[in-house]
Amino acid sequence: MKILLTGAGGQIGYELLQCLQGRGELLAPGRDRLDLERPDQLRELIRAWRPDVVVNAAAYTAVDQAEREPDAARRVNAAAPAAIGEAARQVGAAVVHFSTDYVFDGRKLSPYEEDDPTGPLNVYGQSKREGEQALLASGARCLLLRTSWVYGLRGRNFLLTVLRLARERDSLRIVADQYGAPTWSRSVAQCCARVLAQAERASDRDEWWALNGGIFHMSAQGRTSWYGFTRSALERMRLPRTPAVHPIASHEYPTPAKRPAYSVLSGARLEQHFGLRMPHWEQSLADCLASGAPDPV
Ligand SMILES: NC(=O)C1=CN([C@@H]2O[C@H](COP(=O)(O)OP(=O)(O)OC[C@H]3O[C@@H](n4cnc5c(N)ncnc54)[C@H](OP(=O)(O)O)[C@@H]3O)[C@@H](O)[C@H]2O)C=CC1
Ligand SMILES: Cc1cn([C@H]2C[C@H](O)[C@@H](COP(=O)(O)OP(=O)(O)O[C@H]3O[C@@H](C)C(=O)[C@@H](O)[C@H]3O)O2)c(=O)[nH]c1=O
Repeated sequence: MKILLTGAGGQIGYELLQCLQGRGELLAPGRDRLDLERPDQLRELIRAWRPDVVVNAAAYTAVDQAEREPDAARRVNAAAPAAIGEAARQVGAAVVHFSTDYVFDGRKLSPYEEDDPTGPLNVYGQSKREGEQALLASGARCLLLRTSWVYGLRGRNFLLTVLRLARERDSLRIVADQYGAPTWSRSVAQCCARVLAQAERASDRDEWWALNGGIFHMSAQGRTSWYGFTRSALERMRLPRTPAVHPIASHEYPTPAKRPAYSVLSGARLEQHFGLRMPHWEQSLADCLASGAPDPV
């Protein structure tokens, strides 16, 4: 299988690179060779290299910054997926794309299903929803994998931020009224690779994609708040000096972008279609912290 992977320097992209290496031909150009803000480059590369699958793990993920740079967020998160979809359809490639729990407004009180109405509260979520719609409308065979609260020991994420703050401060104030499922980048990549392996084994790949395309939720089991996630991480880290952690309300931590109060995603469709279940967030957090020393932030 020929795979074109974008965003291989990012959290999920890096883990995908590890999972997909050795699986046929893999091309993972950096931003210097493939800039998602240049749809012409994207189209040219896809038409020239003719991959079987484009895995798009690149995105504009700076949630607060996106409020100040809506055009940049839309170019990367909406226009680029549209160009990928168009070129992929022309060469018969399939597209695997990642999206977010922030497409929802957070007013639901039970896990979001794939077909629930969206209602993004911020520019990032809106741009990601536009990317989903563009891909679905492109006519390319595609899998849209929505995940949530992604962390790992490298890159930019909430876990590394609070570990840094824990070393610098005597106390932390963390919002306790936003609920979701923290998801290890590695478990997303491993689950995605298993889905791709099923596609590869299919005797009729066109039929497989026709039956299995669409939106799937792929985030950890269980739920917690950012406060609960912080407490659990710090308890497991056993730092020489653990700061006090104070639960606060969202309005006590004002941010440019509004975030959903509840964005837990149901994994039922993933299990029904592919027989795959993501690990519980507490198990993944333990595995992640045991997997090595965090990169200095
Ligand atoms: N992080 C999270 O909490 C969540 C993420 N997601 C989704 O998962 C996917 C992966 O996210 P994650 O791994 O966290 O992302 P990261 O922010 O860790 O990585 C994003 C990657 O995209 C690349 N990139 C950004 N802009 C461009 C561009 N113009 N041209 C080429 N490459 C570009 C970055 O390159 P460079 O290194 O050069 O900046 C980086 O490699 C995204 O679709 C995201 O929306 C979904 C839910 C939660
Ligand atoms: C650093 C910090 C953050 N917070 C709050 C702010 C915010 O409400 C919440 C999360 O903060 P962050 O800005 O780190 O996380 P955020 O950028 O909102 O994370 C999101 O990223 C995008 C890419 C996604 O797709 C989402 O699934 C989600 O993971 O924690 C505190 O309460 N105290 C703190 O000290």
